Amino acid sequence: MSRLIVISNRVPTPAKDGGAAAGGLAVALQAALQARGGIWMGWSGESSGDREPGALSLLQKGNITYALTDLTDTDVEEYYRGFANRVLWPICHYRLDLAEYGRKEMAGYFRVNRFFAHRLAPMIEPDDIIWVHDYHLIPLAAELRQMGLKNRIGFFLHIPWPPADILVTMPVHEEIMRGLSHYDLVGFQTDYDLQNFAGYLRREGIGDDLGNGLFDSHGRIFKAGAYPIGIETAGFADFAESAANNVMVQKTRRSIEGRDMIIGVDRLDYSKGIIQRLEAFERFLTSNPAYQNKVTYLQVTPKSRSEVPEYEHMQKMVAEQAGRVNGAIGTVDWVPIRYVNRSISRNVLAGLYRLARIGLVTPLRDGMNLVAKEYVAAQDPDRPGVLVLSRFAGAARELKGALLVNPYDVEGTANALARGLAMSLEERRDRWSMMMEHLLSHDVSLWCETFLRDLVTAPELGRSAAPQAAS
Ligand SMILES: O=P(O)(O)OC[C@H]1O[C@H](O[C@H]2O[C@H](CO)[C@@H](O)[C@H](O)[C@H]2O)[C@H](O)[C@@H](O)[C@@H]1O
Ligand SMILES: O=c1ccn([C@@H]2O[C@H](COP(=O)(O)OP(=O)(O)O)[C@@H](O)[C@H]2O)c(=O)[nH]1
Repeated sequence: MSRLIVISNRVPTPAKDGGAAAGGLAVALQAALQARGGIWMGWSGESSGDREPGALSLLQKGNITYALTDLTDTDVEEYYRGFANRVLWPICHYRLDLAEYGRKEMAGYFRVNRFFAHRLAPMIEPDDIIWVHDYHLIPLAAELRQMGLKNRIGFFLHIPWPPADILVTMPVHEEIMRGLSHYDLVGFQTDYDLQNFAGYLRREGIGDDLGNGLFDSHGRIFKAGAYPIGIETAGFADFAESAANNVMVQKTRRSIEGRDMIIGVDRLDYSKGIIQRLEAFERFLTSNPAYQNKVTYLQVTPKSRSEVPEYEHMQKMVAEQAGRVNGAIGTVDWVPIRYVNRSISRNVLAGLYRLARIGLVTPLRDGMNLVAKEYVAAQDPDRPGVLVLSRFAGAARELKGALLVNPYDVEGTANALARGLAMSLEERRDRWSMMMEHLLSHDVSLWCETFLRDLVTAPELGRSAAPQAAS
């Protein structure tokens, strides 16, 4: 079997994120790497200041070599904070208003991708299978091809892909699309993302849809498809069952004093719709006063990308909003919103999901949203809670048993909360069983195997007969 080479911006090394703390994606990719042997390469998360980064730091664990590189301050600023998180992230989340275009950042993004390619290429053997992850690294395959690599290279995008009208507002949209055509397989989270991708090729007249997922663009034939990422469903369900006995979870249970708990868990990110969600919760309480002092809403929100101005701003807005609602509606013996602005271990999180009567997941736009899937997997089959889910999360394409909401419609979300809390046990069980069955049969291992199978067995890919587009 060929070796597998995984490249992603962040690398969950066993030293940092091992054991129970590791998320499903890390576990699945580590299992795939372990089975084939291989390398997981990416950024160390560290800066080398203004000096060129030293040699790759290598860590061997069983069959897997973790290869990490530092980046210079300028690289981190331009590639990660600048282009990846202030251009691609907002554009892919339909936020034209937040995109900040700067030539320096765009150049930095392509430069760091070239740098990654130069560090990776010497480690690659001719029959290695290469799997690149996420928006930070779109141009990587083009750089590797430039260096003569002919390996199968796949790309999976964890975030949404926007419609052509949005994408073309990005000055380097053509370069980005050309970058994608250098892969052999391009994977998206949902069929909608795939449609947007195909729509752009059609609209801009730079590619042909050959059918069966094959596309001919920029002189290359490649495959594109929807590969919705899953979680480790069975493992997470077991984990949640035992986590119910965790001391922190028990303490939380006692502290809510028999009230129903609603839970929201999101990185502090404008795409997650936290402000609108807090408004919806407030509207729910004011429209349904009988629920006042009867529910507690726990919002767990670890800080994220704090050096990016839009995120720093969010931090202030969410804290103010939670404080305002608590001040307006809370009483001396009841705080409606518990706002935790730091990360919680997966162990405690699993128990809290199980404790919560409602999982409130209302991003304005999200690639998948694993929290939605984890909430479902964590439920007690006898007394499952209700998932209230944004129709704009990738997970909404699969979790048909959820109460789907439009997060921009504050009143609609408030009504869904009321409906969820009043829902009969029978309906809760029916909805939950439908979702759990799906999650069990579409877990992260299947996602990983399916993507790799398609990457390895895709029909004749590579250079097409069509003339090469000018670059
Ligand atoms: O690395 P950071 O800048 O600190 O950000 C954390 C991760 O955020 C994004 O997650 C996405 O991937 C999830 C798994 O497929 C998906 O469920 C979610 O909807 C996405 O937002 C980002 O894609 C990762 O690269 C970041 O590491
Ligand atoms: O305090 C926290 C908050 C979140 N998570 C995990 O972070 C992931 C978030 O993934 P999701 O797809 O929902 O959103 P992303 O942050 O990747 O955009 C999930 O696995 C959560 O269990 C965690 O371990 N601790």
